[in-house]
Amino acid sequence: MAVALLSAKRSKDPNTQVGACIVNQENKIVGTGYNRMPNGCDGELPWAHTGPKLERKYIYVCHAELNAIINKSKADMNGCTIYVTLFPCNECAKLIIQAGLSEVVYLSDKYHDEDETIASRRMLDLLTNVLLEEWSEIQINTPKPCGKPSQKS
Ligand SMILES: O=c1ccn([C@H]2C[C@H](O)[C@@H](COP(=O)(O)O)O2)c(=O)[nH]1
Ligand SMILES: [Zn+2]
Repeated sequence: MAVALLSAKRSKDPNTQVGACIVNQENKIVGTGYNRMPNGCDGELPWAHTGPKLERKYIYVCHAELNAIINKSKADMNGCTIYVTLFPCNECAKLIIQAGLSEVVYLSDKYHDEDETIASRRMLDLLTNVLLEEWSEIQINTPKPCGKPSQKS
């Protein structure tokens, strides 16, 4: 998830930066992505989230999950886990399912009650072969203290 958060920092979306990181069963990174405009279109398309439909980002932006899946170095995604900083929308859920990913770990669920999220959850919940989990800080391995034991005076 730390790598997904780092990827999100590259996003130029002024409102919501999303990062995704796909790892294989050995926890090796096989793809990363963040929400960005399509290749070659950067700087030419709007990032606004309000206003007329054609002047809003939504119909242009490539989602973090799409980019992570497209950027992948591995042909077969079966058994892989995607770490994503925002709960995947319905379109990303479809991509995740069709790509054969086995686990989705998400951080923010800020659009929990939006139709896109409800539809996404509905699809992901139907599948017993795709595990959906909320990220928990407990999953981070806290380093063991090292150095000399403190001396009592
Ligand atoms: O599954 C998802 C859902 C959304 N995104 C991206 C698309 C947009 O750039 C932002 C959302 O913008 P808001 O201003 O918060 O509506 O998140 C994504 O990458 N993956
Ligand atoms: Zn999406």
